[in-house]
Amino acid sequence: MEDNNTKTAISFRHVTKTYKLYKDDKQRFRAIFFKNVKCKQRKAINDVSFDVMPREAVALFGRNGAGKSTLLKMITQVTYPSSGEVEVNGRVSALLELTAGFDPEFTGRENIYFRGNLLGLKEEDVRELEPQIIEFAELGDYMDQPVRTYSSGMKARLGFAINVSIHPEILIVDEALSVGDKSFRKKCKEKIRELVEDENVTFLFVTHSTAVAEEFCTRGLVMKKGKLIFDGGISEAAAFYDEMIEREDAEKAERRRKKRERRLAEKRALEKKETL
Ligand SMILES: Nc1ncnc2c1ncn2[C@@H]1O[C@H](COP(=O)(O)OP(=O)(O)OP(=O)(O)O)[C@@H](O)[C@H]1O
Repeated sequence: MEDNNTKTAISFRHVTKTYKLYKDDKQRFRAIFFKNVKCKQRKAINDVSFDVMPREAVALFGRNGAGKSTLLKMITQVTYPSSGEVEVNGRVSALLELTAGFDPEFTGRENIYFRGNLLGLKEEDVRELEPQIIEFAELGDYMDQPVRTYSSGMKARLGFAINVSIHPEILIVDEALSVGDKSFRKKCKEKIRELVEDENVTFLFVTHSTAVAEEFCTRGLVMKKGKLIFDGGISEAAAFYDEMIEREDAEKAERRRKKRERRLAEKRALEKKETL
């Protein structure tokens, strides 16, 4: 039998995820019935392997489109690899799409039970957690109103309160997510810190801010165009990512400058030709 101390929380083995890009909806529809419909392929994740051990706090860096969300979606089993293996051991709580998965006709309180059930908790466990979820969400009388009457910020608060209160074993947070107003965001940050520091939580944090990642994490992964290009200590990963962004931005600015110069030279040449 496998020793629990050496069992990984998350393990990716040569994982590739390929998306098919069809020319239009017609082609996409045809592909349901016919195998040989032509399409382009995009590797959102390209042969990625890594292990995260229980209680590790890992930051995931990468520019837009690098493959971070696709990687997280495979951990939460929203999507599956085209090849390779993903193994996840433990109850996952993902602070990603907080407003999804509520029944709009149920009240906030009823939705606590609804989501608790979806997350595999027993009714008595949810009953025990209910007061702290209600206290955290700060929804007042709205807790007994149907969720369809909530603003999106209120739904996100309820989602956050439920997901951090269920004693997750693997906590996944996308920093891009901003919940509620400034003071509520501060409270969320403190709650995440409390979970990461005091409980037996494995933490995976997606962020563009290396400074925030260094506050919470001990290890960093850097993704680029679907590939894992760096895996190491958080300070090294943060420095690697910041340098990469700086270099790429400088290269982009240089390309833009050259293009502008070329256009200007062409314009001048044309003007000169016209005056001759
Ligand atoms: N359902 C899909 N169909 C086709 N292509 C997709 C799909 N989902 C993602 N992609 C493509 O896969 C690549 C990786 O996308 P992904 O959303 O994982 O990136 P990301 O790192 O999370 O970006 P961001 O920081 O912008 O959220 C992108 O090129 C994206 O266009």
